[in-house]
Amino acid sequence: MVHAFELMSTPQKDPQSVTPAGERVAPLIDGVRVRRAVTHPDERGTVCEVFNPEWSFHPDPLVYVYQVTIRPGQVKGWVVHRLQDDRLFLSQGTMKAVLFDDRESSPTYGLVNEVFLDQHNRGLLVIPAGVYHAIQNVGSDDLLFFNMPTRPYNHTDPDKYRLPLNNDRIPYRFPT
Ligand SMILES: Cc1cn([C@H]2C[C@H](O)[C@@H](COP(=O)(O)OP(=O)(O)O[C@H]3O[C@@H](C)C(=O)[C@@H](O)[C@H]3O)O2)c(=O)[nH]c1=O
Repeated sequence: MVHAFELMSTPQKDPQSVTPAGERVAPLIDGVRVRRAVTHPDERGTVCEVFNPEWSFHPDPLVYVYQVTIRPGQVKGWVVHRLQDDRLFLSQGTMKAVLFDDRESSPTYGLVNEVFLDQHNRGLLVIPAGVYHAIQNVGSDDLLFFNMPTRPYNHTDPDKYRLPLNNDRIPYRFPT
């Protein structure tokens, strides 16, 4: 994404981007949620909890898990589901998740979000059905994340619809 200040010749003052507690101030698409994970390091390695129903972070149970890798610089998407919510957990690498709210009944219809997660700031990201998403590896090593969708994958009839990265529906362009 090209930042506004990169296009201007007069200096622009930074607006607030995060609260003192570190929470982003930009509005999220309705139903999109991020839960920051805690990684416990010690001299042997680390431990990081991925998903716990006790967090009540999402009402639906854990029914299916798969892992995804993305090679440096590559983008997977745009994808949208009609039936399932995605619940992504970033494990390794640096992820840029771009989301577009395509639900006409949504209070945030048309809104675009960029959500960044990396192995130093892991998290759980909920992407509701009807929200387009494209995931880019903006790091230098393979990106690894887990998806725990609210429905198992239907191999004979996938709940997955795609648009090309450049299309006339989603007002976002990935830098080339
Ligand atoms: C999702 C999935 C795919 N597959 C198969 C189908 C296909 O032959 C191969 C690759 O699948 P796909 O092309 O759907 O995978 P891909 O396009 O890499 O899908 C990914 O896209 C990004 C944007 C995401 O959000 C991820 O959750 C994931 O769905 O793996 C399974 O066997 N089980 C599964 O659960």
